Amino acid sequence: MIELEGVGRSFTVRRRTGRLLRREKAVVHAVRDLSFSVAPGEFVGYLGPNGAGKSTTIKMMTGILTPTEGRLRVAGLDPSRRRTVLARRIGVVFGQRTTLWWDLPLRDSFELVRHLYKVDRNTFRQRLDELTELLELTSFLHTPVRQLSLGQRMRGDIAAALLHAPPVLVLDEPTIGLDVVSKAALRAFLSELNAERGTTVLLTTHDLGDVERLCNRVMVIDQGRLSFDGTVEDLRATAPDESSIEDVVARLYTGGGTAAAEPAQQLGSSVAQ
Ligand SMILES: Nc1ncnc2c1ncn2[C@@H]1O[C@H](COP(=O)(O)OP(=O)(O)OP(=O)(O)O)[C@@H](O)[C@H]1O
Repeated sequence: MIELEGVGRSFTVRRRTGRLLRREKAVVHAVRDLSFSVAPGEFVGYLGPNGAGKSTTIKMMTGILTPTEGRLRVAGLDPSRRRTVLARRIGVVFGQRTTLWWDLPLRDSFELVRHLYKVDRNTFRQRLDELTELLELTSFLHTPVRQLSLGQRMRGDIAAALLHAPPVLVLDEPTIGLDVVSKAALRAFLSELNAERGTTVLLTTHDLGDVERLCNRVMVIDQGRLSFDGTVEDLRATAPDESSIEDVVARLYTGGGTAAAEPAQQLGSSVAQ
């Protein structure tokens, strides 16, 4: 369902030199030589410290960014070349940002999503009824998005991402800022979606409770490279003397997830501007 072969993404940045007002070009390798595949129906946690390359990977998977190296396929498509077609096969939720229309009632945002994805009216009504019930949207369906609480808005965003019934769902920190009750409800929904519908889910999170409760596979990225790929049990086995999963994961993180910038002239020509 998701396949990466030697995928890399670098950015050219300008950084200060020691000399006043002088800046030189440098290259940040946000993601390096990343290879993995995710099979249909897997629920994968994609972890890493701040700046490790998680969002960059997701942006490449959804076609927002083009890889500077390697080959990537999602639902059989090259995301950067077939972004519009891919949009019909993938649902994406960024926890820190909404894709809903800020001034419109939630229900109207869903109607726009229906038009964008060309979902026929009957199928839409049926899916919306189902999502409204499962995500408990009824009480705020007619409220403008800007007036929703974070938890309500997140449920709205997830419903919007699923209205076209995509086989793949990519979630970037979906539980960020949610209270324990909202978090539990969202986890229950995602778990059911994966188990009942077989939706493939890739989730980035800093909340290891999400991983323990939801994921049958965990990948850890650090400084742009994959440093772990296995089950939650395999993950625990990397540090059997640690009692909490937070401590196990902290051991895996090298303490500086962000790739250091290198001077541009030392590098090859395959660098994005
Ligand atoms: N557009 C950009 N231009 C320059 N550097 C970038 C750009 N986007 C990301 N980076 C750099 O790439 C690296 C990886 O960033 P990314 O956002 O993918 O990390 P992340 O794992 O999602 O971090 P976080 O957990 O903090 O959200 C960082 O060093 C970041 O500064």
